[in-house]
Order: sequence, then C-alpha cells, then structure tokens
Amino acid sequence: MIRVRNLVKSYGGTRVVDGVGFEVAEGEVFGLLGPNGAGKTTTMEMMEGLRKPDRGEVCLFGVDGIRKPAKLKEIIGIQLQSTALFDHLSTEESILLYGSFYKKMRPPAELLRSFDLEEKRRTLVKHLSGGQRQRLAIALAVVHDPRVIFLDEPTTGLDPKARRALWEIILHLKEEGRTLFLSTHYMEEAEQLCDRVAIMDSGRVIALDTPARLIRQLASDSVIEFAAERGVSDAHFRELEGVKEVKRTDGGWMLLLTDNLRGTLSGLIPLADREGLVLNGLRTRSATLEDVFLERTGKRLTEQ
Ligand SMILES: Nc1ncnc2c1ncn2[C@@H]1O[C@H](COP(=O)(O)OP(=O)(O)OP(=O)(O)O)[C@@H](O)[C@H]1O
Repeated sequence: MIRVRNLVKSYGGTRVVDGVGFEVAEGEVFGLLGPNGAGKTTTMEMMEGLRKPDRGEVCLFGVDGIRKPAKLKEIIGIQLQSTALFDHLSTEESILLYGSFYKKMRPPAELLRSFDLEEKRRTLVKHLSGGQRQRLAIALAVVHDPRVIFLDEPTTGLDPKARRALWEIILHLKEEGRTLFLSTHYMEEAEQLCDRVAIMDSGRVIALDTPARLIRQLASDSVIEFAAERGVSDAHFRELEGVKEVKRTDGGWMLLLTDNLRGTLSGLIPLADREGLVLNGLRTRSATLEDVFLERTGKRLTEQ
C-alpha cells in the first residue's frame, strides 16, 4: 500500500504542494488529475524520492520514501514527463542499458513483445514515432519488474490512436497486478483508466473518489454548451427548468448544468428566439470529471 500524509513543498515562499495526503491500495490505478501547475509533478517526484518535501510522510510498501529513497529504487518504476532516451541506441540496447542499473531484469524479448516494439528492436531511438518512444519509456520504467509504476502525463502530445494504444498497455500493467500512479490533465484518460482519482488545484487535493462517484455527486447530470453571447444575463438561463448552474468559461463558452436536459432545452429555444440568441456550437453531453472540476473550482480543466 502507498500512504502519503500532509506533503508540503514551497518554492520561494509559494506553497506549490499544500498538505496533500491519500492512500493507494495495491493493484489500484490511481490518478492525479489537475491543470498545469496544480502540483502534480511535484507531488509525484516527492513520492519517488526525487524531491525532498518540506514536510510530510511517504510510505510505499513499507519503505519510507523520504528517509530511504535509495531503497525505493528496486520497487518503483518511473516514467518522467520527458524520459531521457539515448537517440543513438536501438530500442533493445536501451532496454539492456536500463536493465543493467538494477539487480533484477525482465527478459528484453518479453518487454519488446508486451510493448509492441518487437519490429523496432534494432531501430535507433531517434527514428521512433512519438507513440513508440513513449511505449519504450514505459518499458524502461518496468525493466526491473517494479511493484509500483509512476507515469507523469504519459499520453501528452500523442495522437488519439497512440493514446489508446498506451491505455491498453497501462491496463495490461494493471492486470499484471502492479500498482499504477499516474498524472494527467485529460479527464477522459482519468475516467477510462483510473480506479480512483485525486483532483488537484493550486497544490491541494480538492476531491478524491472513483470517477463514477465523483460524477454522481454532481447536482446535475447533463451539460448544455454553446458559444456565449453578450447581452443576455445569466439570470435568464438560471430560470430555465432544471438548471443548477450557469458558467461562462474563459474560452467563450456558456455552460448550463442541468438535472433535466429535456426541460432545459425546451425552455432554451424560446428564450433564444426572444433574446435573438444564435446558440452557435450548441451541444449536449453527460456530466464528466471536467464538470466536477468546474463545479468545485469555477474553472475549466482544459480550455476548448
Ligand atoms: N524547481 C522549481 N522551482 C520553482 N518553482 C517550481 C519548481 N518546480 C515546480 N515549480 C512550480 O510549482 C508549481 C507546480 O508545478 P508542477 O510541475 O508540480 O505542476 P503540475 O501539476 O505537474 O503541472 P504540469 O501539468 O504543467 O506538469 C508550478 O507553478 C511550477 O512553476
């Protein structure tokens, strides 16, 4: 089990991690979800023994991560936001090199197979695609068969196909019984992969539960979005049947959070006619983790 208690880290008088704590069970996929700068990487690096917290406790499977960071090395695998790969080594040579850093090593052929890199065995790292590089970075993180794997925004910058391929790999690592700890700012990724998520904002955990329970706790189950137009006051929208909240995002969207999609829509159309609203980009969707973040912080996790 992983136990983190009251982690605190400041830079130049600013607390970037401000009393973070949670527990992660063995075999769980646990996600840290939050916008850029929320403190996800700093939290993870303190858990990995790479940064020293000002205060707090980290215990991973009985190892005190703060006092005994060297002991952590054999039980954790880390894929950093930009794992340093050697461009002039082949995929297989990279695996052999990283394996030589540890007491125990998984057979390279098995790793190449599970990460779908068999055909790229002799290919130099510099010739790999973004998705292949990322798969190699994770293969290198598990070369010594660790119990816990840390993945820092593993799919950032990948196209949807490569992202899905990586999700398969992450779920396979879970099936092998490993504990996975990942950070992401993609709510869909957190919903798909994580058993539980801690949502972070400004150095604090503002919500922690399974994605389904977090979404269920919302007052509204559906969202109506359209391009916001000036001139119509929010009060008009608040009066529509079912509307629980009205938000305008920095990106120029109007969001109506409702527990009665049909009722709100049937009031919205006549309102638009009356007020001369165009309702550009009108769409409806079920509530997501994005809305959990929005409800708790008043901000959007990712601007569209
Ligand atoms: N070594 C450092 N010195 C000073 N400030 C730092 C340092 N490392 C991180 N920070 C600041 O701490 C805050 C949290 O950064 P962190 O990288 O943990 O956030 P994050 O949630 O992982 O964001 P991202 O998704 O961008 O990686 C940011 O404001 C960042 O600028």
